[in-house]
Amino acid sequence: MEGLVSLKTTPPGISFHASPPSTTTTTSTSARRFSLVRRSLLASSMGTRRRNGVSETKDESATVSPANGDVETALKAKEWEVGMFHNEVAATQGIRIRRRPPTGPPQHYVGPFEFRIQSEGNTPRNILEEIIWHKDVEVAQLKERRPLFRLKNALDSAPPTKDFVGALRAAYQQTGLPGLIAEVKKASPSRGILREDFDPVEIAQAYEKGGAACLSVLTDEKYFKGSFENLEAIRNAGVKCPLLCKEFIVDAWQIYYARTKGADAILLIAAVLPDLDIKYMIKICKMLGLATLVEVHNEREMDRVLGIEGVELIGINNRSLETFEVDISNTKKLLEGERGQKIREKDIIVVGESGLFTPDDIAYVQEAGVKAVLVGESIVKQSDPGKGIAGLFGKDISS
Ligand SMILES: O=C(O)c1ccccc1NCC(=O)[C@H](O)[C@H](O)COP(=O)(O)O
Repeated sequence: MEGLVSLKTTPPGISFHASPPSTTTTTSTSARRFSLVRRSLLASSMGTRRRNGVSETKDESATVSPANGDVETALKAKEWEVGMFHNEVAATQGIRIRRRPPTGPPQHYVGPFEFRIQSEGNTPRNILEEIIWHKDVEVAQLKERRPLFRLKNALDSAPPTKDFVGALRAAYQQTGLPGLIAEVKKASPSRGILREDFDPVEIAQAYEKGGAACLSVLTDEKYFKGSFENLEAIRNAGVKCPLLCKEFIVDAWQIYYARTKGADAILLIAAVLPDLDIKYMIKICKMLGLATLVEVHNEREMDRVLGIEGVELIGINNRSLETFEVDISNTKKLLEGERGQKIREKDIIVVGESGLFTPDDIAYVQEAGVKAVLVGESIVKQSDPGKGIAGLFGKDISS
């Protein structure tokens, strides 16, 4: 339902932005077009071009040149096209999260007036969608300031990546318990502030001492009060655990950026990213030596992800991002029957995520088939987060 929410005078100098023209293209045509545009855009971002049907890889610095206005304009036009078709393609895969508001942001400027008109097309349906819309704008601004070719030096001098998947496998083999990915998280939309005296490096070191196999570091500032500085500080403090950059990835640029800040793994959320994005992002990660944790919430997402080649780690999130309700039986449900069988055949490690507080919770998800767990709240809130790990597992897992 539409309604005029507010009307106020805009400061001088604000211009009127016309909405992009609506499209009458059919879904299958747009899906095809999306795929072509996407492929060429990702090829550009990876420094690959095709000549006579053969892929060639060239120096990234030569791919996007600031001096070449035509290339930049063409890239922007492609990005705009991709954005236009993204929601349609995603919907065909059951993805309800829209990449950006289909009818544009709620503000409309007419002369000196700013209208705020709320409608289904410009109001996020849930917190995840709100985060994604915000992230889309944030990343566009970051990219504008530091385009890919400018990340090249930082990429070249980044320390070698650590083996995230290997660390989880080793922990499982050594302890007979799920390998722990301990989360460095100050706050979350569902729980608010989790810890006031938040020192990311101290927490990371305590986790490592307490037996964590890997760490997950929230980098989103607005909703989780995290940062890339935290990730970098933990990496530079000599923490040996491999690091997951816990970010809402919507653009390949973020993967390169995460790598420059010391990430060893990134998160890809199937509720947000269509299959083709996941597929190409996994390829980019492999090229950069990063692991990918592909997160699912339901059977449909699990089936999509099981159809994607190269997936090594699947996270089952027990938290509904629409209602925030946590139900650890979600992990069991998604690992039953043929799905569990397929996972075992492919030797994929499943990570149980969210809502794990007690040794019984750990035993329950392990029984369901997980070989790793991602835990934040229950350990970060303890005065000694390292000792919190012993409480979570019911025993000291640090040796
Ligand atoms: O936790 C939230 O409120 C949330 C909201 C929107 C998107 C993601 C969200 N959480 C991220 C996570 O999945 C958790 O940080 C992670 O699984 C650890 O969960 P927990 O052990 O329950 O802190």
